[in-house]
Amino acid sequence: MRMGFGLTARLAALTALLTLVILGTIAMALMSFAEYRKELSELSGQHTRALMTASQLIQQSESMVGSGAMLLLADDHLTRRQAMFEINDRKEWIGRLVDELTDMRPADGNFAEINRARDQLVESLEQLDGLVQQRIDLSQRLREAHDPQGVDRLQQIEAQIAYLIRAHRSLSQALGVAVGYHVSRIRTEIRGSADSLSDDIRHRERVLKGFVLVTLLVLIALVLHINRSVVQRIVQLQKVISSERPSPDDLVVDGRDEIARMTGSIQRYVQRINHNEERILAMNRELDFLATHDALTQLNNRHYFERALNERRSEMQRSHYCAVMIDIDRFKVINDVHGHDAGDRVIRYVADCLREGLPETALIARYGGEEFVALAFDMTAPELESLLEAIRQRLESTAIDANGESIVVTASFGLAQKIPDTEFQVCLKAADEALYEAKRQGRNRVVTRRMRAADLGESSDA
Ligand SMILES: Nc1nc2c(ncn2[C@@H]2O[C@H](COP(=O)(O)OP(=O)(O)OP(=O)(O)O)[C@@H](O)[C@H]2O)c(=O)[nH]1
Repeated sequence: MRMGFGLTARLAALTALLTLVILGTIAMALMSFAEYRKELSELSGQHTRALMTASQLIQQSESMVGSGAMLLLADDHLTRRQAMFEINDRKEWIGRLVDELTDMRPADGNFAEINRARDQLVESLEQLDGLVQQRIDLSQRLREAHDPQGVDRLQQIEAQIAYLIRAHRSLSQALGVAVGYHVSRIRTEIRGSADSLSDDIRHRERVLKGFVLVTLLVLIALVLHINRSVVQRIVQLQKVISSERPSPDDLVVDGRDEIARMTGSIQRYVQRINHNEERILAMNRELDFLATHDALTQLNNRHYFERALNERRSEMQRSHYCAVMIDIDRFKVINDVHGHDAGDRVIRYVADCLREGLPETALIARYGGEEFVALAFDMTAPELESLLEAIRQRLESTAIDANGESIVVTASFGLAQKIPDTEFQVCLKAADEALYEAKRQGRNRVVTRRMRAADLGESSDA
């Protein structure tokens, strides 16, 4: 059984569901884009900034090493002080950059190592500065006066400088390693973020595909539902109502939706139309009967009789039949003596006798007031004559009851057999002439007019 609520409501619900799924898909896609944008900006912002700061840190530590070399090579105090100035400047820069990195990456608690390595390096450079200072002064003195002890001292200083340079190199390396460690951590984090972003994109991709699949399924369900609950039922309805005579039973009212209600209305409408059509057909039959039959006797009337013969004119020309004209004798007297109603009763009785006495295939009609005509097919005149004689005898021997009065009537019969290849009017005219002859001979008799083709147009009595 179909759902209780209407077709419009069902279609609206399915459309709303479809719209929700589509909107959900779009919303999810937009949310995903927003999240990816955020994550990308984090990647390109925070991590990139950290990476740049770390790169600057590397540059500063390398510059500090360079300034250390400048200090080592200094041969006057001005160059030495410049080198030391730069070293201190780098020291401050490194401190500032480490602070920035600490702010950016509070989770990384290892920046103290860089500062420690920097401080140790600066300390060793300050020691180097002291030795370089001594070397400049001693070299100055030795250039001015020969001093063998001074030469020894200079060699000792050079040896200490060489020692400090080795220590300085390992401290520089330690600083580089400490900075490099953070750089590689930042890179690892960037790669990790990119990987998780990629995983997330893949996951969202799967979810979006799922949404698209659900949308497609809902769409297919919607199309199938419309096809089943609307299109097929309308096509079925159209088939039934376009048939020649639709039957209300062929209109299936299934469910309670709009189409079912429409089908119910059409069903009732078809019932009314069929009922009216039946009434019209019955009325037509009645009208047709009234137009072709005599109301008093229920026999065919003259109009129908003549039309039927004219319509079958060529067929009549080929077929064999006899015509008979019948007239009630002295009917006027019956009317005058017994009244018009009694006359009607007599006419009906004579009609019944003719209907019962002539073959079923005979075409009988009331031709005038008290006059009848009949065509009997495939019969010879003698065969029909004996039937007519029986009818005549029945009439004269039977009293008709009319309003308590008994009436005995007789009738005259004029019979003629059709001459081959002649029109029916010829035969009817001959029968009429035979009737006239029967009346003339004294009534209550059957007179047969025998004719040959050669006698056409002339009368010859039996
Ligand atoms: N009761 C009744 N009388 C009719 C009807 N149609 C015609 N008549 C009467 O039938 C009578 C026919 O009379 P006539 O034509 O003079 O012939 P008849 O009296 O039968 O005399 P014959 O034919 O010479 O024997 C008339 O008085 C008509 O009024 C009818 O439907 N009912």
